[in-house]
Amino acid sequence: MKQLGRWMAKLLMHRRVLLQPLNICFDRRMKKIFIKKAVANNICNIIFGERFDYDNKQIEEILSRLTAFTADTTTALASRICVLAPFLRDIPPIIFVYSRYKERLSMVFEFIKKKVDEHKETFNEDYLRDFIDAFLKESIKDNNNWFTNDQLIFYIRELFFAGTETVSSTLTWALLCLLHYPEVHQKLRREILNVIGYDGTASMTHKPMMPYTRAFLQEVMRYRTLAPLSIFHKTNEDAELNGYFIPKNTMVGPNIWAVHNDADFWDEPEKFKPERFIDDKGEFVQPSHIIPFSLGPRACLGKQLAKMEIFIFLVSMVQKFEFLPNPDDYELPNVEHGTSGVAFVPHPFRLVAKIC
Ligand code: HEM
Repeated sequence: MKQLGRWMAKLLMHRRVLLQPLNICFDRRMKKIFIKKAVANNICNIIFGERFDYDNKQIEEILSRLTAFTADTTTALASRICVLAPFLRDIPPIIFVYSRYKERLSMVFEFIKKKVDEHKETFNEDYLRDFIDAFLKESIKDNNNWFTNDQLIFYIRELFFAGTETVSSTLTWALLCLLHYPEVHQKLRREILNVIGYDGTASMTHKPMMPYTRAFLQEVMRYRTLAPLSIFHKTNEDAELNGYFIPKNTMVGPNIWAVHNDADFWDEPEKFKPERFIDDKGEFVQPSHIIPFSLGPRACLGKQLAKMEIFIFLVSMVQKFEFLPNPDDYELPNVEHGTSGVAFVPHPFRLVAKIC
């Protein structure tokens, strides 16, 4: 996490950002998506053992394609249809959307394959550098043909995709909420400065001392649920749930959005209220019906990493900056609506990051 702190400091000290409205979200050409690049670097460090400079064109292109994939409603709809009814994959216009999706991702696959080949050439089983090396070591003693090259490439793609868009979009929703609720912004900043001061480096040891920050982040993840319909699964045996019989091999999709907006659990679920997670003593509370990472054995693999990243990035940003609306915009960017693709992500917007 020290490394993460250093990347964050580099990001924050990027002076040019301070002089002009920051394009915090993505645009089609991905000009200045510092947050996404910083988050992607964390996962790249784990998988490839390296990070990429912010002006690296190749990683910029990969992130751009990734964004086009996750934020594109048509692609998301087509891929969900294909999951539910794979035979529709060959029917126009699904076939068109599906082939466009495959074409967009082919360059990402090429990049991953190249990295895997480079690792194979320099592999030393006594010195494991990253996830790829760890996988290669397992593949040597694998008698079941589980640790195959195809499997490795698939894992890397999943980790890279799941680990980048999710965290950066959550942070982007958080910044958007700060623009809409300046009083929340001030309260958050006061707590952060009280606990770590202006020059301290955010770390996970600070988290228990920051009930309001935790409440804020939890409310962001409830209010703007990132994976509203989670990932679809298939039952591998007959099951019964609340009196309903679900036969083996049924496709099931959990509705996380419904849990996060159930009026039986939440007071005014449509409103953004971090205070709902603070009790009478000012302590943070964690109700069981907040499940942004889903539940069960197939719940999000990156939950702990995601929670760490989101906390450290947000605290570091709010510690140093006040986030203000872009003065050239007539109205605040919309926090009610986003793009519902594979994930629910905010529309592109700009803001001003004012150094404090
Ligand atoms: C705010 C951040 C994140 C959210 C809200 C989130 C949410 C989710 C959800 C809802 C699922 C589906 C679980 C299910 O199938 O029941 C999932 C799966 C997964 N997530 Fe995340 N995720 C986040 C960050 C990450 C990160 C940083 C990583 C990578 C390091 C990651 C890796 C994965 C993987 C590999 C799966 C598939 C797990 C499996 O099928 O067994 N996620 N995530």
